[in-house]
Amino acid sequence: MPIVNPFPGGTILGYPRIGRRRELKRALEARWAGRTTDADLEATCRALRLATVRHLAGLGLDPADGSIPSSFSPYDHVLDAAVTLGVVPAADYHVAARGDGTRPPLELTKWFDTNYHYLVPQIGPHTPLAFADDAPVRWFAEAAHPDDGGLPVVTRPVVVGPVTFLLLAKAAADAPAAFHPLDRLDDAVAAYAGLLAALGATGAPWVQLDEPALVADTVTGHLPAGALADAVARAYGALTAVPGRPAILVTAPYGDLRGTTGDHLAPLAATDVEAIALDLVRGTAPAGPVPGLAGKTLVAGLVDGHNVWRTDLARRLTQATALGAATGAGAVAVATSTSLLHVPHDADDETWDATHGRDPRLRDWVAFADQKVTEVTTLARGLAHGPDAVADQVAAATAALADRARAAGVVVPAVRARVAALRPADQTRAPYPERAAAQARRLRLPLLPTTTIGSFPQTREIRAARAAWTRGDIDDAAYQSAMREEIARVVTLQEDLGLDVLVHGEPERNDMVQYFAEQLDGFAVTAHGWVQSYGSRCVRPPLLWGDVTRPAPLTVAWTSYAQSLTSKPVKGMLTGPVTILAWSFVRDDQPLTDTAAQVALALRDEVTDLQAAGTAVVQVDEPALRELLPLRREHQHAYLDWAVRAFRLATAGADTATQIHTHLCYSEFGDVIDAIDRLDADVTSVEAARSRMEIVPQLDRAGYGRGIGPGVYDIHSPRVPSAGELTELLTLAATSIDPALVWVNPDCGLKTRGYAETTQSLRHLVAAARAVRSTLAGSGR
Ligand SMILES: Nc1nc2c(c(=O)[nH]1)N[C@@H](CNc1ccc(C(=O)N[C@@H](CCC(=O)N[C@@H](CCC(=O)N[C@@H](CCC(=O)O)C(=O)O)C(=O)O)C(=O)O)cc1)CN2
Ligand code: MET
Ligand SMILES: [Zn+2]
Repeated sequence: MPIVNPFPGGTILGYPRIGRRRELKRALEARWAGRTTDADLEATCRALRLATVRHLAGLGLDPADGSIPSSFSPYDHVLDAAVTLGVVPAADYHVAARGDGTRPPLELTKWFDTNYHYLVPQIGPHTPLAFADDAPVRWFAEAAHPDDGGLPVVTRPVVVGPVTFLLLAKAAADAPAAFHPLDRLDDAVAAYAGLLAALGATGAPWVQLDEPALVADTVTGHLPAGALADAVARAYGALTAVPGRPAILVTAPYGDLRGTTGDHLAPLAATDVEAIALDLVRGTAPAGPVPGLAGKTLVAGLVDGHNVWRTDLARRLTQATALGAATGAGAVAVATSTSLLHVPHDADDETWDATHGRDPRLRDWVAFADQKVTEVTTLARGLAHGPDAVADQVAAATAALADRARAAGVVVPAVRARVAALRPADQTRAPYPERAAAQARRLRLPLLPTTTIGSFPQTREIRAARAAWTRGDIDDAAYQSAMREEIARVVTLQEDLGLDVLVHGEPERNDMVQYFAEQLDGFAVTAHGWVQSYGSRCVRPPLLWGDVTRPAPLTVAWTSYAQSLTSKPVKGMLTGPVTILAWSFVRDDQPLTDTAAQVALALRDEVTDLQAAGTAVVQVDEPALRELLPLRREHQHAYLDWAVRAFRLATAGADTATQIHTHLCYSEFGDVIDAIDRLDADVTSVEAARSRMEIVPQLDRAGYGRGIGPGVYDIHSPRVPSAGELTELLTLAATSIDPALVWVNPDCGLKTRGYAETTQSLRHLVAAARAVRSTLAGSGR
């Protein structure tokens, strides 16, 4: 029963919020620093919201029918939902995000398999849960009835859906063990019902409820069979019954609603929601008619919201045209697969020229957020009026893709040959006991050796020097000497503090991935391609477009310089292959495992060069190991296999007496414990302070018998931990496993911290290590 397509001009699931020039970052940081008021911050946010929806209208999305999402957030959209639902009082918004003197911030964790981080709401049996704040209603009204004389825009408010909200929340600390936030579904649904009624009363024709949890076994895997389908049926059964509500679009970005652990499309399609958005980039369309879809609009996520490569319009138009008949959907609308939150604003913000590390050919191969909106409107026109209506645009996309496929650098035969010649021995080091003995003889470290994760505070002076160098205001020599001075300062500080394994502090790195991408062939970097990582923090993910080679050593000069200043060992510091892939926009024309092997080989050469220069300890960071874990269980094994292989390829060139460290953070390690073991690193540092060393016995049970550095304090907050508290945590670690395996370090790098708190915290860390050492010595261990 065909119905009318509600979004005939196409739609997108969300748009970047940080601002084209990071206006939101600057406004937030100015507010936190006390330089501005709440009213100033709100004025910037409001201006950003209006400018964004009007900009989207300018790009061709319909300003009158709810095609333009209202997807703004001042800090995080999960926190926003928590405020809307009364879980966090509106007045505590910034405390929940950042903490204050007494209250810690909410926990920050990965949003599905992306480099975006959300704040984790805590919900117990008695946590307030009722419609409490009408920001989505106000934002709708402000755009629909602007008081500035500008273009009115009828937006589609976007809110995290009830099932996903509760599944992402964690049980409050004082909740009974059997409690799960999903137990509060009825209360949550009542709160959403209040929101929907208010939106309807303000005239919103549509609301978008995001339910990515429905594609992720990593989030739902613990639920009993049928629980999720039941939750979907209850939630959307109740919400569709709200009188006067807007039409409901439920989205399921980042993957497939159907997997071996269950079909979550069927229960959703059985409800009376008006539209369902499927991610047809990561997931696939149902091959046959889906009961219930006949009266609904299938919002087809055909344009990749999570990567930057130009869409194959010919292929996607053919697919769009066939979707209605194939799935039995009542109407088909064209959309992005996910929010555009994960991609930069506009490819035209960049100058594409080789001297800036941006091969001009790339401009035609990519689509950033604004280009993606145009791809959506083009496909929508083609779907409505036939391929002839968009023949020129389709032909241009096809030509660009063909150009990309045959361009020099995309396939480099020598790289292919090196990967093809790899043998299992290339991933294998000497047995651990042999390595441990050789390293102990070489390094002569005390029991419970102290170290840091690599970066020291990135001060304003460091950033300013780099900005000046990038602008050409200072020359290479001046920049180098500024960084060397910084390294010397950091080495002296660490010697004064009495740390055992030193680092150079990473001042020369703008970012732990971008820095490497700037030096490797096969990558391009951007100057303005900022993407929000969390709150006000942004990254510029590099574009990994071609076969990867290392034209020259990457880090050896800095590490050697630091080592020349001290007799203590200085740890070389590299970013691992999986993390380089996870935090880049990776070519989509070959399997990730092949790309990972190329990056791994470039790093392998760096490890052996560091070693040849006398470096005795090399850390290869893999903080994103857990991030790339596929959301569906059936794909996880294959991923972990190639991820482990890539890490081992990168590190197995190290001699027996060279100590390989790795570092993991932002992780729920449970799912990857076995893979951590298979990395075969000599020492692994992990985030552990917030979970009170939970990981230590977990690793022990898994039979992990190598060095382990459970982070003893959380670096995400400026709070200085006391020596007593660190002693207690360290004692916990050193008594639950063999103390000979335990290292002492913070949770993660210190680059976002200031020097005052860093120095004090590290002083306490060294004191704690010394205290526990002498206790252990006294007890004869
Ligand atoms: N890629 C990546 N993903 C990650 C992490 C990470 O380190 N890297 N860590 C985890 C948490 N995520 C994080 C993401 C970003 C930052 C962060 O600190 N970002 C910085 C930007 C870092 C950077 O690229 N710095 C550049 C550019 C800095 C800059 O903004 N410069 C000014 C000019 C500065 C001046 O004149 O003083 C400008 O361009 O306007 C540099 O140092 O060169 C920020 O938002 O402020 C921290 C953690 C997980 N994901
Ligand atoms: C996000 S993991 C960070 C590891 C890096 N070596 C640092 O210390 O900053
Ligand atoms: Zn880390």
